[in-house]
Amino acid sequence: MLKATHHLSVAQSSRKMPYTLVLLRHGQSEWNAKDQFTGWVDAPLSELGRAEALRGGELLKERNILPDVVHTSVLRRAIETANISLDKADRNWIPVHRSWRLNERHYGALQGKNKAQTRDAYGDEQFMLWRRSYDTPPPPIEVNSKYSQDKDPRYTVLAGDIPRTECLKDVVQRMLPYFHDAIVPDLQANKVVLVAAHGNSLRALVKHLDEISDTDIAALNIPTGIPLVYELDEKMKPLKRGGEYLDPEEAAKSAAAVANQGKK
Ligand SMILES: O=C(O)[C@@H](CO)OP(=O)(O)O
Repeated sequence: MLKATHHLSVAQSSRKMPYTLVLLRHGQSEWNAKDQFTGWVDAPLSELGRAEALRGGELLKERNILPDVVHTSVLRRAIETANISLDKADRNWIPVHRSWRLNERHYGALQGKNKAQTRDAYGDEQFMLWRRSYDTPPPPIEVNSKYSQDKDPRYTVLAGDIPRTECLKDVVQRMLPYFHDAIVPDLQANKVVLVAAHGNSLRALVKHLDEISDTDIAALNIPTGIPLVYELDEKMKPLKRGGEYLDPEEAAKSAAAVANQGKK
């Protein structure tokens, strides 16, 4: 009898719609605070970043949007953000999956460089091309550079095939298989899914969900630490284009600040 009831509830729940996907960019990192290109460098959260992550968790709790499973990159700023937010929302016990495919865009030879200085040295046009164009990657990082991840054990799964630079198009290509293979099955199982990741890996995901053109995606910036909630239909299409930020005013301010990085 118990078993039958269980089966019924699973069958019913598998038809539940819409699916809930929560995107959370990590809080401010120490390198964001210093206006440095970060990419795959493992910068920790700043004090402000930890406070943003806490607020993110509070917003989830206030709105009763409680993740059943979390997917993060393998970078500590996303991991810490997920831990802090989920702890605040009393969901620190949920299953966790991590993948390099959710990592920030690899910033090539720009990793470690100051954004304002780079803009001064190369001019506004080149700076924005590297930062926001869809298919122009920055110059590649040198092997064994101080800011490369060649010896980092978390990338042994890549068997030496670590990116040396990436444009947003590259991020879309390496992130989407993870979305389809790991995230979509969780959504289809009616789990509220939290993805804790990065400015550019989340831009790649939002581009896919909202079907934003290669040109228009340049103007989209993701704020730090504010949950962005998408309700998705059975084809994984958003019911509302752009989803919903749980603190829209703060999200607009913070996204504008991201857009202006590198300007004095
Ligand atoms: O430095 C980076 O890795 C990213 C995110 O912080 O920067 P940008 O917003 O300039 O792409």
